[in-house]
Amino acid sequence: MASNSASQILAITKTAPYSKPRDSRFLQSRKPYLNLCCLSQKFSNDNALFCLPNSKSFLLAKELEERNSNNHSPTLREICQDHVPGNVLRRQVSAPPPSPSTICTSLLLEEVGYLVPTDVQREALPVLFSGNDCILHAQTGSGKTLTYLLLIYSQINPKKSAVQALIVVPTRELGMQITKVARMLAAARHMDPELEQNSYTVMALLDGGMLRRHKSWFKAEPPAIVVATIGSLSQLLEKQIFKLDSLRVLVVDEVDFLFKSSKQVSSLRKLLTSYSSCNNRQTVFASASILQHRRFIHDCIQQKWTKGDVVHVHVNRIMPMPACLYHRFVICGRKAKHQVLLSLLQSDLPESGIIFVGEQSEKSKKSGQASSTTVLIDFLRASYEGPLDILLLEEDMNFNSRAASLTDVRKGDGYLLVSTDIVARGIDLPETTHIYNFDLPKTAIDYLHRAGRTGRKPFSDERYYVTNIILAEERFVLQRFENELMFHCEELTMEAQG
Ligand SMILES: Nc1ncnc2c1ncn2[C@@H]1O[C@H](COP(=O)(O)OP(=O)(O)OP(=O)(O)O)[C@@H](O)[C@H]1O
Repeated sequence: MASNSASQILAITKTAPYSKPRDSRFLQSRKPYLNLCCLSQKFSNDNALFCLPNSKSFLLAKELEERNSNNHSPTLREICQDHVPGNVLRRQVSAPPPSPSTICTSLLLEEVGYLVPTDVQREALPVLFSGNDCILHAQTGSGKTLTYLLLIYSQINPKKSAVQALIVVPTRELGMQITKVARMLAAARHMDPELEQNSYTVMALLDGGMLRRHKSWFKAEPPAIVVATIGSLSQLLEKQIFKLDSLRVLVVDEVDFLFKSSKQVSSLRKLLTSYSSCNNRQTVFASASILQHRRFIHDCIQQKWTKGDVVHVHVNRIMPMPACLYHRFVICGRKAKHQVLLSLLQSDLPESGIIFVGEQSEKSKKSGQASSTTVLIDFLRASYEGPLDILLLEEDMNFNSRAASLTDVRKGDGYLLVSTDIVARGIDLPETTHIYNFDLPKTAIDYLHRAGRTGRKPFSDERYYVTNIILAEERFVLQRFENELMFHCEELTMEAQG
């Protein structure tokens, strides 16, 4: 045990391996430690006791000590618990002190290894905790999910049996991922015996799910948090299976994508204005790409999607893509593309990679042609001799096969995922070291989101690679993306380019 009387930091170590965030079962098994953390919190907010799983806790405690003594920027927990020196914003609006649930959640974050806030968390959390609506506009992989989930856990009342927070997402895959993180955070209630008696349930109301089962769930005990795709959500709202009267927080993730989608935009507008009112809720819009954001903010206020004092938190405004990404391109003939990809895989030796392929046109589908993804998968299965699993994920697969692919990807053995843009938005696979654009994306924004599937370890100083395999006549398209997104793409020359 190590202690330091000045900063009042204690570390108790255990031999169990330290790791990244885990699921709620792991956290439940760590309940005694979490309770202890909570107890220390109850005795005094200034004296924190950290019970961490192994010798890394000494390092963590040491880092905290140094932060305390050197007046470093605040930790994530300090921001959540309003221990930030000079946090003028919150004092100005005299927001209520942090709830027990916020305290537990922030302790849990530290317990699972989230110590330092990312830029967007440092900038946005005080704004959100002070009650403002917010547009979270920050690079891919910058930690926007945790930012809005922390707001949600600070706002919901576990004693209330009603839907209090709603997160709208564009795809089932992203919804499942966010549900998992939300459920992980819900485990924080085990840190406070009072909270523990009341559950924070998180429902995934996603396309391809069993709506009948969801209906019974709503009737029996409405969940506190719902993560939903707009199609399934609208069906249940129209049938009045549940209402949004008690909604405290509404989050629309990948907001620009949803507003751009002709299928989803009218339901989204209805949700923002007819099914709930911006005056009764806190509204958060998140994305790494909000084109014409001034216009968007104007619309938000004008259309009453948000309150008039909505805050635009825009992080890294002059650099839309993470600096850790290294962009390259190879020019080759159409027929040589497969072979070039294979050579790249052999020379790059990615730990894990995603290969983006364009979607098959309706015309090509009707004429019975095999899709580019199928042709590429068959080629890789026949010729790739490396250690990575070759997996496929595309819209045309059924929901079960899509889920199975993502489960396999997350097993952690290393993967080469061949996919269309379905995984380009929001999907968090931090092990991905390489992105290959086998086909160029249609727009610069699509490029930004595809590229952003790598470089997703906020404090890592590793380099990640985005490689474009292009035809000579596509060079000007890539150049346009470079100008628009302000990045430089280096040419790779290879043998066998055909
Ligand atoms: N404070 C933190 N410390 C360490 N890791 C963090 C922190 N906050 C978030 N992360 C991790 O960073 C990764 C990216 O976070 P997240 O998925 O929220 O990114 P995002 O901003 O939503 O990206 P996108 O725009 O692509 O959806 C996740 O693996 C998450 O666990």
